[in-house]
Amino acid sequence: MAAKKLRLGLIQMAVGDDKVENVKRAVSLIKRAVENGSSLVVLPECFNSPYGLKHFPKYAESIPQGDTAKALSAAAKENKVYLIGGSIPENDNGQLYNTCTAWDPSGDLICSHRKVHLFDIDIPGGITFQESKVLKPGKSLTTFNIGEWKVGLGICYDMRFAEMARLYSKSGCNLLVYPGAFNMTTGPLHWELLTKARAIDNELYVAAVSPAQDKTADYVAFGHTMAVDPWGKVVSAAQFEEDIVYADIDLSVVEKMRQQIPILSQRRTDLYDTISKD
Ligand SMILES: O=C(O)CCC(=O)C(=O)O
Repeated sequence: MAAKKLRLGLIQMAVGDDKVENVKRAVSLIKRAVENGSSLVVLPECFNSPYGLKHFPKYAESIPQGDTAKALSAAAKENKVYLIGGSIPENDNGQLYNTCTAWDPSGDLICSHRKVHLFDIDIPGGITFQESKVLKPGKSLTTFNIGEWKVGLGICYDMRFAEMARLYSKSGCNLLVYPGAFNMTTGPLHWELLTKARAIDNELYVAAVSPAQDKTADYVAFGHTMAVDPWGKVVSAAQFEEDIVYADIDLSVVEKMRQQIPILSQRRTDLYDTISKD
């Protein structure tokens, strides 16, 4: 594919209790995504473990020494593909994080992003979740380049924070990727809307990648993996079941929209600004 174009392969994977099986499944789906032409493959949030506080300590691994990271490195290398490894619970000397890794086609780790905004919410009769009981938050924003593409990484709840996405667009990002596992309370209302909002706010592509829905799990992920273009149009999307969403994205769509509706250069920084303290 030309440098201005990428085919995303967004893997809406069915995640179960068996870590080894989860990783094996991820590796075989990565291969399938590449066979179908993907140049950047993305896994969902928490793909080697069920999503839940009680699971994180048990499934956590170190990065890049752990078995899951090694499998991702090998999969990127064997398939010669850029790979965003969704997220896994990371154990760094006893501190746990929710961490996304990015790998290049030689299997080298490009960067890792620790979820910056922990998912602490309380909706009585809906969902209560307190990631901060078990996890520590990351302390930095994370970007990497694929040719002319600059990718900004966030994990799930990070998607709710418009300032973070704005900082990414200010730093030159044209694609934001959020592995995420919204739930059956907030997912139907907010998942698609937030994906579109971040895209339109910043005039870039956004990919949001969920595990498949499993009604028998303690935490039921919403699914609906999708890629949205800078206009807020859904390029392609999944429903609830395991699937791979393919999205052909084109840098000229970003460039053209930014010329036609130049909000990024029309910001009144004399009145307001979004600044990084990274
Ligand atoms: O923001 C939400 O509604 C869901 C967030 C979430 O599930 C997460 O951060 O893992």
